[in-house]
Amino acid sequence: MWRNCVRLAKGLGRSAVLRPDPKVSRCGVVRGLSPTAPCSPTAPCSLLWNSVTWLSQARQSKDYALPNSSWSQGMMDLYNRFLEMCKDGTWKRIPSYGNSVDHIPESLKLAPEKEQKETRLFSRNMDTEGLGFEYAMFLNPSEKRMVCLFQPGPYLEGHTGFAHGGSTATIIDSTIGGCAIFVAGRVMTANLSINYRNPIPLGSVVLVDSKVDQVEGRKVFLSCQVRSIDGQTLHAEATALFIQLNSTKSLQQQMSSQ
Ligand SMILES: CCCCCCCC(=O)SCCNC(=O)CCNC(=O)[C@H](O)C(C)(C)COP(=O)(O)OP(=O)(O)OC[C@H]1O[C@@H](n2cnc3c(N)ncnc32)[C@H](O)[C@@H]1OP(=O)(O)O
Repeated sequence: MWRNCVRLAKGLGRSAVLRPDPKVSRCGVVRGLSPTAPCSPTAPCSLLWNSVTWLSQARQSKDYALPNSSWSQGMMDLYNRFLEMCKDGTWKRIPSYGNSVDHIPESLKLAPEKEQKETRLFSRNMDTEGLGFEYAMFLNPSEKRMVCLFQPGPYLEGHTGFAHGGSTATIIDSTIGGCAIFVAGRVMTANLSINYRNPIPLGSVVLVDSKVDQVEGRKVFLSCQVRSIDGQTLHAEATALFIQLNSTKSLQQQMSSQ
């Protein structure tokens, strides 16, 4: 599995260096796709997500996981490679909103959440693009795998020039969490164990690659690696346990019943 991940990262890295996609403008718009195409940047893979009523309210909100001018060429190239892989349905682009409540389907919301408007998702709490967490996630449902393209900005500094370990933990937790939500619906992190192997330079792009290893009742066990986009540098590896909060249908079940 991890060999495949590395191969993917290496392949993507090679492409990022050697083959900028001529169909893609600097702002990330893939030319030649109609607005209704399943993976256009304005509505990437949204057909599937909309069809399960997931994010029904969130569709009104700004999607932070779309390209912006702060994204480096490496980030853009990687993003576009994943968009390409969305075309046959293998991968799904995951939208990202400023409020965690927007990520919860209406049917799963608790009463207080319906009124909660003033909070901000920790990883989306900066209004200026490029300063903090720049990231976009893609889900591979059949592999129960979520990847996140992450470009840490200058306000995430820990040691000079490098991302703070807490920011790395945040992006791992969010990526792994998204993967756990896919298989188990509403979950919370019960345990997250991270080995930091190599510091992540600010402004670089890394691939956070997570997968579900096992589900035992309400317990979802996952693992994750954070690598440079050429796959050569292992920045961090993690394992996690998420606990399902209720018995509502998982997103996976909702998708398969469509
Ligand atoms: C869209 C944005 C996504 C972003 C994702 C971000 C995710 C987060 O940051 S979540 C925030 C951080 N997490 C928290 O604050 C959680 C705090 N903890 C809790 O609320 C609870 O302990 C909770 C919900 C995890 C589990 O409580 P509860 O539902 O009562 O389960 P509980 O009965 O204690 O345990 C269930 C099983 O899990 C096991 N378990 C629970 N916690 C742990 C743990 N830390 N380690 C190992 N096993 C555990 C129990 O032993 C039990 O096992 P078994 O069934 O075999 O006896």
